[in-house]
Amino acid sequence: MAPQIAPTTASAQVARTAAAPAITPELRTWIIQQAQANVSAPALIQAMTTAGWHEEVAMQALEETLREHLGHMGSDAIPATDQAVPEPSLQGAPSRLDAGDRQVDVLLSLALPRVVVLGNVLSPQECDALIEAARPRMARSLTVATLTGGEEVNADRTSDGMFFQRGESELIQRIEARLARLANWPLENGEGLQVLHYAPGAQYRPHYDYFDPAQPGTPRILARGGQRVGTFVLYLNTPEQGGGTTFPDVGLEVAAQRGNAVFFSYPLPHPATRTLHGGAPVQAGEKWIATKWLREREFT
Ligand SMILES: O=C(O)CCC(=O)C(=O)O
Ligand SMILES: [Fe+2]
Repeated sequence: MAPQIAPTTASAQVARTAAAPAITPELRTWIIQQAQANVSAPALIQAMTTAGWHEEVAMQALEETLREHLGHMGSDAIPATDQAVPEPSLQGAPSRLDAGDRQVDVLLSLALPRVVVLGNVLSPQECDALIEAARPRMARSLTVATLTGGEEVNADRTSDGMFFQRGESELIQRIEARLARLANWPLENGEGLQVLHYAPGAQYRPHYDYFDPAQPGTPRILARGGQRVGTFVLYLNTPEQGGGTTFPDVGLEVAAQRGNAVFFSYPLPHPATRTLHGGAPVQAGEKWIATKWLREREFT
């Protein structure tokens, strides 16, 4: 695939793989043609990387070009909105964000993967109240089975968990409103808050939160609000040792500190987003988190 962007000379190849290659008019034209022929975003990125483009450059080119030219076509991969992904308001590098009923601290911001670490998202009382509301409803964690679209027990995820219904209590409503405001993303696009508990030794092996487009069960999952495009992991306690959230592609580990949260987003369901992440094994103590996944559209 991608003969239109094949290098014509050795120096063209070198230029393309240099640190900051430009997106050429030829590449833009080719992307538009392929998208009009209904080639999927992951297949396009695959074709571009095969032709010698860096994955992240390919993803950026795809996003920019499609957002400019195809917004009106309602592509599955690129939401037809001004704002393709949830994103905190970090213009001007503020040290704090207004979350409506609370001022939240900005602790770290990374471009690729898009990761923002926030402090003081929840009060200690809110953390405890979430744990106590979840405790009687905990069961071994399921993950979405992309083969069938149902749910399954997953050996990679040795935690216990439960889901709150969206808006099911005043506490849940308050937290959901805060997260929606922090991410600038409609509250209705959020899945119900999930609470997970890890005992000593438990972990969640590295994974992506988006649904694999190649799996047969994925269309059924996407019918309820499209792809996942962002995640908040809220830390409800501080494990004594271990239990951070890791991003192995970039060697980042976010420490689990009560009341803090890590936010990350992924405009495409593709590894080029570098959003591979996991819950590191808890080495001492236990770990409680709440996860909020954000969909492209209203989650029903
Ligand atoms: O336990 C963590 O830190 C990560 C949890 C996670 O990846 C998830 O809930 O999807
Ligand atoms: Fe995850």
